[in-house]
Amino acid sequence: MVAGLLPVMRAERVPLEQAHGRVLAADLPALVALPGFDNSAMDGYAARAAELADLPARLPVADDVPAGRTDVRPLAPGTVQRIMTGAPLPAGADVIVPVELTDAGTTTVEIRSSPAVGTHLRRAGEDIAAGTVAIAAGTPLGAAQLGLAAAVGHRELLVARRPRVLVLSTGSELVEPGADLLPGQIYESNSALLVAAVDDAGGVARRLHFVPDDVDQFLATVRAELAGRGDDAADLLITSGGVSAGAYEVVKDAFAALGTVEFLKVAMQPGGPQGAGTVDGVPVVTLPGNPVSAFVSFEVFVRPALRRALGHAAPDRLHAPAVLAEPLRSPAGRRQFLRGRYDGGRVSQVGGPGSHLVAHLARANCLVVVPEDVTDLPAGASVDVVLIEGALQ
Ligand SMILES: Nc1nc2c(c(=O)[nH]1)N[C@H]1C(S)=C(S)[C@@H](COP(=O)(O)OP(=O)(O)OC[C@H]3O[C@@H](n4cnc5c(N)ncnc54)[C@H](O)[C@@H]3O)O[C@H]1N2
Ligand code: MOO
Repeated sequence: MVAGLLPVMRAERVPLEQAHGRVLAADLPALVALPGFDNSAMDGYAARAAELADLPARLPVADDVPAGRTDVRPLAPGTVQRIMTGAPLPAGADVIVPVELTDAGTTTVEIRSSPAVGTHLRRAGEDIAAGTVAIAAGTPLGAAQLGLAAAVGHRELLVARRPRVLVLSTGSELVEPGADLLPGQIYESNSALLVAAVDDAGGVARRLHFVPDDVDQFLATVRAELAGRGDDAADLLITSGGVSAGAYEVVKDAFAALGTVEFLKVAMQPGGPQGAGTVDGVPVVTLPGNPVSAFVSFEVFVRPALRRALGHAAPDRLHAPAVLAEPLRSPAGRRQFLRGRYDGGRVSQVGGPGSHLVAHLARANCLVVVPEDVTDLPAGASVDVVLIEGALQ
């Protein structure tokens, strides 16, 4: 339901230094081969291996080749050239003798031992050939990918535009963190959680000032924000709270009346009560208010949708089989996403199933998935865990 709400984002060109964390929108060709030319992997002497059969040998040093030299001369028979790591290999040389195996001479050099022919040479194109695809469309751009993009000659990259997401929390009990609390009030935390989760998924979030449980005020706030603002228009609205069965379910009451948002109960825990649809043509997802429910619902429904919209080659989180460190129980009929800590193939549950346990959530690095029909698992049982650490997974 949520997956189909968002269209694929259009592409935009950004400078390399702004591309970190973005998703590549088109295959990126290598403008040059890597390495671009045969070069030395060591500081030492470029030589002809056949001339080093009898060692030690003393040979004239015909030239000095630092990295960056552009006029390297062929290696004259009976000579060596002093050469630095990354410097172009003189034509005719077929081995690099590391300086440690010599007396480091600069006019003549004594070579005491030599590696086999072909050693310490880096061959043109052995990493990637010019004209081939260096990075495939749909790849998230991390440190290694940005390094490669620069290495093959790109200053700018075509990336998917980041989906713009509005985040709106509802609830009359909510107070801005840092302010004083009256009895019965709590600090508003879902918008901080969801803004970061959107950012992590590759979107860009704007937090709207949260609103009390008043249907008219809520609708007015939402409609004013969603009213078309050209390039600034939202691609998605995420609300939290006000969707269950209580007497003051502001989100449900306001949106159900529009007829364009569907509310339902999903057979999962946390994250049972959900809603999705459009409001004034803008995709909307209404997450439950319990912080862990909001987090898990985002993980299960919104994150994959955002990443699909970004053209991500792998929209889903990495998951792995894990051995349960302790037994666990789970209610029948609902898929459980328990919080866990995964390491080295084993997983321990962190806290209980309660969807208010945000401190426990913050110590978890995975969600332990317990299928609908499983109610008891002994220690040592194998479970599937979804790894929730790492923005670029
Ligand atoms: N009679 C029923 N009651 C409830 C049901 C049900 O099916 N029948 N479902 C429960 C489940 S499951 C969930 S999840 C919650 C979802 O409720 P809402 O989406 O309506 O959320 P609220 O009632 O507004 O809040 C729930 C809980 O979370 C706290 N909260 C809400 N927003 C925030 C925020 N921005 N920052 C921090 N904490 C927040 C709120 O204070 C409540 O404690 O309903 C169950 N009830
Ligand atoms: O389904 Mo609710 O989301 O557990 O607490």
